[in-house]
Amino acid sequence: MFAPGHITGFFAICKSSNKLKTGSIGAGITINRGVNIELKKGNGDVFYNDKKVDICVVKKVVEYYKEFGYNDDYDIIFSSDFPLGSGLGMSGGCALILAKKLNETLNLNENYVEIAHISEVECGTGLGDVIAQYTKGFVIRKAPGFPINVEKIAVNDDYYIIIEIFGKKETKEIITNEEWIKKINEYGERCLNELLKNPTLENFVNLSYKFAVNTELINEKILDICEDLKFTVGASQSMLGNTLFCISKKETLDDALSILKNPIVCKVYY
Ligand SMILES: Nc1ncnc2c1ncn2[C@@H]1O[C@H](COP(=O)(O)OP(=O)(O)O)[C@@H](O)[C@H]1O
Ligand SMILES: CC(C)(COP(=O)(O)O)[C@@H](O)C(=O)O
Repeated sequence: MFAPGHITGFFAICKSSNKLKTGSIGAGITINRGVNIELKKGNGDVFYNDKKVDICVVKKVVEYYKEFGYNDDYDIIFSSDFPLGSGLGMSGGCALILAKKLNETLNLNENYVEIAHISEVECGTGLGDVIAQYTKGFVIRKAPGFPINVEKIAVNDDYYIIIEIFGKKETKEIITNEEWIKKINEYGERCLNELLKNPTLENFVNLSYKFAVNTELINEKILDICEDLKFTVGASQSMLGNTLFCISKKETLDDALSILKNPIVCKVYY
């Protein structure tokens, strides 16, 4: 079972006393690399790329399924193309496929998307990834949480999404900090209104770049490389990580790859 990575280009944070209505508005793209899951009879240990880990959302999802009779008698094994904390939605992806896998394994029909979303919100590790990863594609989130209110924008298959990860960033530190929330919400709402007027990948990546610069979330190294990649459709920083993403057509792909040291080439995942 697979969950795609999710690149958030820009977002705004929407808090509610109802966790189902807490989330984010904004826009992002899911990609054809992400995270897979396997369950093996065991004692509830969690592994991510062969390392034993402690992931808040995984613990939360397990807690919810224990209420439905799960005995925590499986080891949970994730294998991913991306490290945790790189702003590519791996916490949300782990939550989504674990909840779905437990539904399947325990022959349950629980609303696994809601359970995964609430788990992310409770952990402070995500707000809109789960909904975007469930929807798939180029996804504009027009309202936070549930009921799901998104626009899924059709794009042709000519685009490549190039990723380079420069380090980690703890999502929780940003989305629980009032100063960051103020800047994120001011620019995130503006970008969403602009994208809805012209919902194209070109406009998306350029608005994402403006968001990253205006919120001061972008790091200097990624800023410099974005300038060097101006000959492509565009480049920006994936939120919330220290990860560059570039959207390129085939004719500029080789030149873009020559600028990057450890590029990961992806396609939009539907
Ligand atoms: N080695 C690790 N590196 C980064 N996060 C880790 C690691 N091990 C466990 N975690 C947990 O994984 C989650 C990462 O969430 P987040 O920062 O949103 O990542 P992502 O951007 O990949 O969704 C956090 O709960 C963090 O505590
Ligand atoms: C941007 C973020 C709040 C976090 O994304 P990540 O760092 O990938 O967990 C995401 O959940 C969103 O609402 O768009």
